[in-house]
Amino acid sequence: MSDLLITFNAGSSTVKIGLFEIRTMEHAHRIAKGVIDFQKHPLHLRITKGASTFDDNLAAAASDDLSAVMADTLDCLGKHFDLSQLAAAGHRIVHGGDRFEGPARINDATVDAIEALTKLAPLHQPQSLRLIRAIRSLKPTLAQSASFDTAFHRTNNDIVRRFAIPRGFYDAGIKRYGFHGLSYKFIAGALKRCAPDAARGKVVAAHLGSGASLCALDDSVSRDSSMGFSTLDGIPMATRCGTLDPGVLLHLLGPGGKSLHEMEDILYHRSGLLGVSGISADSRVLLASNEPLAREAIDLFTFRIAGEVARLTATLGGLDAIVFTAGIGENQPLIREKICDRLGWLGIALDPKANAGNAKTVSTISSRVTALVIPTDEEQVIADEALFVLNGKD
Ligand SMILES: Nc1ncnc2c1ncn2[C@@H]1O[C@H](COP(=O)(O)OP(=O)(O)O)[C@@H](O)[C@H]1O
Ligand SMILES: CC(=O)OP(=O)(O)O
Ligand SMILES: [Mg+2]
Repeated sequence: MSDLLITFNAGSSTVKIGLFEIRTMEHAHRIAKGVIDFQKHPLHLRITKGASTFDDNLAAAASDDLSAVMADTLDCLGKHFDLSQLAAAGHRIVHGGDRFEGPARINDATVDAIEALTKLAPLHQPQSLRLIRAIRSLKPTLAQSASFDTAFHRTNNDIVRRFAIPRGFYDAGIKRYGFHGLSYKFIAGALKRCAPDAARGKVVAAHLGSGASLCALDDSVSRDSSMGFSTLDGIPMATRCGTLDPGVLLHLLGPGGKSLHEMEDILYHRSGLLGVSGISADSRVLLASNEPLAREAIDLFTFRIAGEVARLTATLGGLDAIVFTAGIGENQPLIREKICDRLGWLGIALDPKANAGNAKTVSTISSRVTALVIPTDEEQVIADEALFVLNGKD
C-alpha cells in the first residue's frame, strides 16, 4: 500500500484539503479532496472521493487553536482512508518574503520566519500557522512542508519589484512580491504539456478566484504580476480593492478619519465586487442580477483586468497566449468575453461557442493570441513540493 500525503490550502474563509498517494517519489497522485467551510456553524467538511461526496459537521469550533478541528477532520478522513499511512503534510503559505525561494521543511525556525511575515498577509498567514501548529500537536513526528506563493515570482527583476519611494524602504522589504505562485507554477507546467508552443512564448495567466491576480510568463518564468507588496494590489477581487491611489488612504486615515483597523476591514473585506455592487462578492450572483450596480461591478472588474493584461504585455514585449484559471476564469464565459472584447487590438478573438462551453481553447483559429482555459490545482503543487522536501532536496 502506498504512503499518503495530505495538503492544506488555507484561504480566508475555507481550508481546501488534498489527499494524495505517493506513487513515485516525484509525483503525488490525488485520491480525494476536502473543504472545511469556516463560514458555517457548526464547521462543515465536505470530502470528495471519486464520484462520491461525504458531508460532515465538525463537533469542534474554530478558534485560535485548530487542534480540535484538525482532530475531527482527520477522524472524518480516517473513515475513508488509512491515515496510518500518512507520510507528510504540505501547506500553502501565501507569504515567504525574501526568505523563501522554494519549498521548505517545517521546523521551529521555519515557523518563526512564517510568523514574522504575518503582517504582510493578514488574511492568510495566521490560518496557515494555526494549521501547522495543530498538525504538530496531533502528529509530532509527521514531516511537514511549506510551499510559498511568493517563491515563483523571485525571477521578477529589480525594476518590476521596486516601488518609486526612497530606496531604503526596498532594502527593508517594502517591495513587490507577487502571489498565487503555486497556481502559476501549476499553469506553467500544464502549458508545457498541453500547449508547448505557448509555454515557450509570452503568456499572461489570469488567476480569477475570490482572490485574483495576473502573471506575466516568458518561457514559463514569471516576469511580473499584478499583485505587489500585499494581496490587496492589482485587479479588484471578490472583497479586496486592487490598486488604489495611496492618496485615498492618506485622505481617509487623516485626523478624525478611519482607524487603521477600519481601513484594513474596508480594503480587505468590504471592497471589490462586494463593495462596488453592494450586493454580493460572488460573481455568479452578480451575473444573474439585473441590478445596474451588479453590472457596474462586473464592468469595473473586467475593465481593470484588461488594463492589467495590457501592462503585463508591455513587460513581456508581446503576447502569444492568455490563460484563464480559478473559479471565475474557468467557469464564467461572460467575464472572459468582456475582458477579451477590450483586447481585440492586441489580437485576441474569442470563439463564442468554445467560450460558452468552457473549452480548453476559447480563441478562434485565426486569433493571433491563443486564449486558453486551464483548471488550476494548487494542492497538486503543494503535494509535489512536499515530496521534494521529503526527498531532502529543499
Ligand atoms: N462552477 C462555477 N461556476 C461559476 N462560477 C464559479 C464556479 N465556481 C466558482 N465560481 C466563481 O469563482 C469565484 C471563487 O473562485 P475560487 O477559485 O473558488 O475562489 P477561492 O479559491 O479564491 O476561494 C466566485 O466568484 C464564484 O462565483
Ligand atoms: C494570494 C491570495 O489572494 O490568495 P487567495 O486567492 O487564496 O485568497
Ligand atoms: Mg484561492
